[in-house]
Amino acid sequence: MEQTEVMKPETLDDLIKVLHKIFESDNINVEEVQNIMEAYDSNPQEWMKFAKFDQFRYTRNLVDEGNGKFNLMILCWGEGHGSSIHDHTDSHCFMKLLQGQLKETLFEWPDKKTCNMVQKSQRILQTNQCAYINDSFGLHRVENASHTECSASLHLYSPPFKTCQTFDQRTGHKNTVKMTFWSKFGERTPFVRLLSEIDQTQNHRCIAYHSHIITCSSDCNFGLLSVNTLDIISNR
Ligand SMILES: N[C@@H](CS(=O)O)C(=O)O
Ligand SMILES: [Fe+2]
Repeated sequence: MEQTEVMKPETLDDLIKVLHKIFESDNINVEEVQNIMEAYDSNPQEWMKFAKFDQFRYTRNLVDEGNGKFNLMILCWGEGHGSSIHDHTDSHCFMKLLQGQLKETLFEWPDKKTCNMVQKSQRILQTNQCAYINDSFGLHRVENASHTECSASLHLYSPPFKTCQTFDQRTGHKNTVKMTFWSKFGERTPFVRLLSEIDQTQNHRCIAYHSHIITCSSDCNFGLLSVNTLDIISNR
């Protein structure tokens, strides 16, 4: 496949420009995108304005909408924060570490007969490394295992998606969850927007969604919870 000349993006803006160029084409060379993202040397001064942390959960902060071809976002992981096991809705998913480390655990898609989720592999991603996953690789869970350091990662999803499936590690039970942004272009997403995104068609006790895919307690089959009490609305 034809490859745009691999050059080192000197800044985050540079990286975004190169990504726009690459994604003009409908044929994406995964290795090329991974190499370009890895070549950018993370400079916190360039991405700090997007990195908004929450005390309790990881946050998703939109950086660029990639002309509709991709979504680029910075995920901020406080100490011990993690996602629940999830898929990527048939999209490409690139994940570059901007700061700290993240543990990625890969799982097989659950078998209809077996209940528990089968773990395939586990690795620690280091600063500046860029991982890639799509649904053909399986499912994953990402965690900042550190008790003292926070982490930040730059994620590119193409095509962009707004929902995904989460899986209960013990039962393999899945839920479709809506994913939202904690901030967009450096501005905290207003709460009214979150409310407008509530999917009331689903018969869930937890009908309001937030910007997280988080680990739920074993008896929770909602796939998603938020610590912001305004976000959790009971329909009982
Ligand atoms: N795919 C997850 C982050 S991660 O755990 O890979 C998300 O977009 O929220
Ligand atoms: Fe993911």
